[in-house]
Amino acid sequence: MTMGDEKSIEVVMEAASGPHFSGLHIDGLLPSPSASPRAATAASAPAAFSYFAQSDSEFSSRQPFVIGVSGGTASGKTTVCDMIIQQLHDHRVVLINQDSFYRGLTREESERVHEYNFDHPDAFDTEQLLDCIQKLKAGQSYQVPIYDFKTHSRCSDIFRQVNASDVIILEGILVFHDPRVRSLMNMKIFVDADADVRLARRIRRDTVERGRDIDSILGMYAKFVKPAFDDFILPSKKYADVIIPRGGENHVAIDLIVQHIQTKLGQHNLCKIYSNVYIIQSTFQIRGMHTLIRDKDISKHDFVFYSDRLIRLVVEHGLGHLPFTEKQVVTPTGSIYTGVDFCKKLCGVSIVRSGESMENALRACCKGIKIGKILIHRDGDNGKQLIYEKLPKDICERHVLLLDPVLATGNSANQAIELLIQKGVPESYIIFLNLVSAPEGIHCVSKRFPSLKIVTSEIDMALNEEFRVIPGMGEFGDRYFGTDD
Ligand SMILES: Nc1ncnc2c1ncn2[C@@H]1O[C@H](COP(=O)(O)OP(=O)(O)O)[C@@H](O)[C@H]1O
Ligand SMILES: Nc1ccn([C@@H]2O[C@H](COP(=O)(O)O)[C@@H](O)[C@H]2O)c(=O)n1
Ligand SMILES: [Mg+2]
Repeated sequence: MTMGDEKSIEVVMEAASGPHFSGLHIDGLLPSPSASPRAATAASAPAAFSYFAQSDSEFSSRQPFVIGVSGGTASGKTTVCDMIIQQLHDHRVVLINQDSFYRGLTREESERVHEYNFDHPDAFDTEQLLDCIQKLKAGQSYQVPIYDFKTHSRCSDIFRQVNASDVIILEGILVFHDPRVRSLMNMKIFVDADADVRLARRIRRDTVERGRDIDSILGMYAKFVKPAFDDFILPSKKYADVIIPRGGENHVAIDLIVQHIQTKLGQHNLCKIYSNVYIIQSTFQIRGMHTLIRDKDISKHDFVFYSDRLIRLVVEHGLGHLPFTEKQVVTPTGSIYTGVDFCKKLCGVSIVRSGESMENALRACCKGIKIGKILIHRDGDNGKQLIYEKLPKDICERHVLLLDPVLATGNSANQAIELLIQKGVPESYIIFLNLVSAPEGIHCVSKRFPSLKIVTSEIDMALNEEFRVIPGMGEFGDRYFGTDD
């Protein structure tokens, strides 16, 4: 078979696989038969925008973000990883290939290499792979072995020095097989391609890059590669959070993944600097709602609807930072359930006017909560500010949820916080809730009030020369209350 023939076969196969898949698996309209419910499907109707289940609920913003990329041989794992890394060009990202951890062969194994199963989990030194990822996660560098597919051996004296990074991508056919390796991952991606497409690609790649002939490739494929795919790789697909059909061709999926990682990285640095800044866990669901409310052409009704949904999430997250006491109750089965009791001494304070958009969500979560108001008004051009306030008399005894959907420069937030502290509220009793925060605002508030907590749903890029948040979402209060016409 000539290269030209292979290409035409491959093109036909790729084309044939097209209609069966329609992009990143997201919304369950086209469920993948072999995927678990966790790995949902992004079909062509983005209006039904539900999201893939996250595996990074345990993700701490202070640790590297670890992404596992698995899939059958020649599915496009390496290609997808290269594209992700290219698009993340200004971030610290490292790629670790499971291939680097292939065990070296003994003399006997080398002599009978055609009988050796490179697709079985035992072919890898998984202990060493674990050690590598654990060290990188702990911020240490690692000497990764270099594997030569032509000689089936590790280079004995050369290593690849990999330094600690913000994102670690671990790629390989069996990276989802061992639960210990899986547990180190914050996100798992499965690259999907039809078996015949993969075989065609493998023939081409292994003849060109790995020094093989077609007979040996086909023999190895039938004896080891295909059975191992069925026994080990396909069953591990259920652990994936995201399934990418068509691999590197699937630009939509790769863009979404890159955006997701960028969000994580943005959060990462500020959370490293200020331990009291909390960003609610980013999911494609949350990004989808942000995409809607940031769109200048969204209808007012939709803007309010999706803002309310996001606000509710921020409020719930903020409430999770309140102190609690242990409480036991008797259940209808007569058993004791040991739980917690909510903090009762609470108060909401909205920074007028846009903060008032967050009051309903707070009332919905905390029955009968008192809500005070602070208005900060610029008095002419001389930099003076007038502050009006209406706060409960006993505010000094309450934990305060300070409400403002957008944190820009942090100047008015600081004035409001200063006022609360003057009224006797301890700084550590204040939780400041935002939908969108600018890094400048976070620096300004967190530096001055290090014990106060900030809970936000996204941190944006920066402020522009007019001190507006970029990309931002415009005048939130005007858009929410319909006074932007
Ligand atoms: N979407 C694609 N279309 C055509 N060829 C591809 C595509 N993705 C990958 N390839 C080629 O197929 C071969 C296998 O891809 P690779 O990314 O190395 O797969 P894996 O790492 O999963 O084994 C490579 O030669 C690559 O250039
Ligand atoms: N000496 C070796 C070691 C492994 N293989 C094959 O590589 C495949 C995994 O790499 P991918 O990039 O294709 O994921 C695996 O299927 C092994 O059969 C090899 O050919 N020689
Ligand atoms: Mg590869």
